[in-house]
Amino acid sequence: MVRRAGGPASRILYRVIELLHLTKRYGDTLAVDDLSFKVEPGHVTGFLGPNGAGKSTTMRLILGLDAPTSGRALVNGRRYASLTKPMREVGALLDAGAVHGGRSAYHHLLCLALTNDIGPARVAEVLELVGLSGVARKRVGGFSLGMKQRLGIASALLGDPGVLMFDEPVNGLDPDGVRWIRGLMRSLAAEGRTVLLSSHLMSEMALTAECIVIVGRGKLVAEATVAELTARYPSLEEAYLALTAESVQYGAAR
Ligand SMILES: Nc1ncnc2c1ncn2[C@@H]1O[C@H](COP(=O)(O)OP(=O)(O)OP(=O)(O)O)[C@@H](O)[C@H]1O
Repeated sequence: MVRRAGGPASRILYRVIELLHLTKRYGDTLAVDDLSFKVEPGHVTGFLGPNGAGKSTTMRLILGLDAPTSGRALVNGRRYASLTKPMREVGALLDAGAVHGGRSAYHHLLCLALTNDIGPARVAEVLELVGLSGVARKRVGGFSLGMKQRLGIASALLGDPGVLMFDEPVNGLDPDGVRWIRGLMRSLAAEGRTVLLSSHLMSEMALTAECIVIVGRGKLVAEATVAELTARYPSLEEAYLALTAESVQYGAAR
């Protein structure tokens, strides 16, 4: 159980990601094309799509790391830039490699915590939660990819937010770590949080997510529960392959 930092009941009521006609163009590339969907609390929502479909761009737009060309991305009804304590409302792991290699895991998290009005006790707590307490004082530059993923997850959880996004968090994790992520995602959702998870591992997604959003070439391709998709197709993988057949841009020759 992840400890709550405490707060009014309103934190529990507003845990939602909402995209309204979200569009992002980079030159000739329409990375996100009029995308509208809602991610609700209480279950893991899988975010699927072929390479280049616009998943990471969508997550960056939600986090205000990039500006939409048009449309809106809202967290708890507001744009990221207008959240007063963003780390307490939304946490994300987008790029595990984007950390200062010279700092220890503890100091990396402590800097984040102090600039967001979060106490050092929470740093120790999240390090424990992701299994990095034993290497907390070691330089991040010497961490394996899996350890960096765990550190990225610790950063996302630091503010104990109600909304969480993870972009391919199982990359680099060993089988034990993959199972751990599955349990963590499910328990965070079971606590009433909104969890958006992208991954290309369909078998893992089928075990972790309850709802699925599929995008292709920046557009919404499907929004359904895993149960609905597996009732119509032999497996989630078959559903995904059938639904994205027209959207694959970088597929190898068959
Ligand atoms: N900063 C950028 N400048 C120019 N083009 C970009 C930029 N970021 C993303 N793109 C383009 O936008 C499209 C969507 O990329 P994005 O990384 O969002 O896809 P993705 O679904 O996350 O892919 P993957 O599964 O391979 O990680 C791609 O064509 C990509 O080349």
